[in-house]
Amino acid sequence: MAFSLHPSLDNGITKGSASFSGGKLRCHCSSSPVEVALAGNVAHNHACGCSKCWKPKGALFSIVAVIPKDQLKVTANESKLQIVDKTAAIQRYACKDCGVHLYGRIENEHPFKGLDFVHVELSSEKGWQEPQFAAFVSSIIEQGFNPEKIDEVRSKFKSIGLETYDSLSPPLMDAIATWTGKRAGKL
Ligand SMILES: N[C@@H](CCC(=O)N[C@@H](CS)C(=O)NCC(=O)O)C(=O)O
Ligand SMILES: [Zn+2]
Ligand SMILES: [Zn+2]
Repeated sequence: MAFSLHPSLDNGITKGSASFSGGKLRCHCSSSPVEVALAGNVAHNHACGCSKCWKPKGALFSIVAVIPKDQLKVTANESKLQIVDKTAAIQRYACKDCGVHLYGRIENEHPFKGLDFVHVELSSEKGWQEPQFAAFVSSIIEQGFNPEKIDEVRSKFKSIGLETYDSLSPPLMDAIATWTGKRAGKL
């Protein structure tokens, strides 16, 4: 394979543990890393091909999951965090020294408000929920991936057991649409 989806996908997926109860995320700085403690396992873990989610060097996809914001606490070197794009729905907090995103938080009215977005590869603990699907696959083309090779990317995901979508998965899109329909008084 001439491309890397992501180091935690390229050689197949390792299943998480139902009894796993959380752990610490650390940025890539060798000294004074930013540390974030998660008091539980994550949910809706998935690959995201969009241009905004943090990806490790050389990877086409981000691996990103959610956790209730009251289960997330910055435990060291918080002063190194800065918001990547204050205008985005998800305020992504990145380490200003190594560029790694430690968490993303939604402050405006939004169906996923109250959930923080995190990358469990930043943890050395084992047992985090494994990726469930691939989202925003076509978005990698916008970032320079050859559109003629996108079927190879979709096939690779299929071969490791993940469905591919160009937005989020149908259950998550339905949840967003339900929220939007209720807010508009249509439901
Ligand atoms: N094609 C766009 C898609 C961006 C996008 O919509 N990302 C999704 C998945 S993370 C999202 O919910 N973004 C909200 C945000 O970034 O605040 C890109 O690659 O930049
Ligand atoms: Zn750092
Ligand atoms: Zn994304």
